[in-house]
Amino acid sequence: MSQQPIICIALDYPDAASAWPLIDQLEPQHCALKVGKELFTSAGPDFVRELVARGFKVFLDLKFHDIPTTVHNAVRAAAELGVWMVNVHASGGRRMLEAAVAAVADVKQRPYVIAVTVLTSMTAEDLAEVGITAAPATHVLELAKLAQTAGLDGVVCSAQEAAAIAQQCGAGFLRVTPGIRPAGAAQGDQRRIMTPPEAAALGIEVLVIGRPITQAADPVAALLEIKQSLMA
Ligand SMILES: O=C(O)c1cc(=O)[nH]c(=O)n1[C@@H]1O[C@H](COP(=O)(O)O)[C@@H](O)[C@H]1O
Repeated sequence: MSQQPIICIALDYPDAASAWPLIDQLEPQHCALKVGKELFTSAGPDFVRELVARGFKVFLDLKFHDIPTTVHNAVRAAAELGVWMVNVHASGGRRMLEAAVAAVADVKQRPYVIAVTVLTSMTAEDLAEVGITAAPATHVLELAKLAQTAGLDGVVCSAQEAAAIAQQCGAGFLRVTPGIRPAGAAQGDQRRIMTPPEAAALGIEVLVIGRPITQAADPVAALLEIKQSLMA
């Protein structure tokens, strides 16, 4: 991974037709693309294959969370699309995580398999309501440790936990951080957020950014402005 973080644009569009106008203006060397539940459900695997064929690094964000066998087979199907990265929920537990890793062991182009820790939309109060009384940062570290010892390549976390994860898990364990908001951008449903320059200063490997780019009047200009802010 490079010094500058990879910007991964979250293509949270309702369908392929809505996503292509932006994709057609992007170059694979400038950003990665994330296909999540909404777009995958409407556009399907052929859309993902097309992005891969065009040379884009594709993060297939379907956040699998199920029994180990089901997750194993789903991760395998994702890997066969040629994607760069897939994710599962760390809270699915060790056996599920190990099954996810085993699924890509003999795949020709092995994708990174990463685990979602605590969603960036969640606060301490949200966690308490689902029975987790630890602070988000503490729980993120517990789940990162579980993911690392189960053999995963990294975690999805908020940038606020990135430094502690590097300290605990060491260099080489990927930190993929959504909840990135340029100064002044609408927070929306995100709660644990950070600006792009602050996140880059922490050496985070991948910044996932959706609405601040996709809902801008000029998405490409918004992407360039964010990239520019990382150079300063
Ligand atoms: O796994 C993810 O990508 C993810 C994990 C998480 O904790 N928080 C989170 O926001 N995401 C995804 O990252 C993207 C963030 O988009 P914006 O909030 O529009 O920048 C969305 O597509 C989310 O589904």
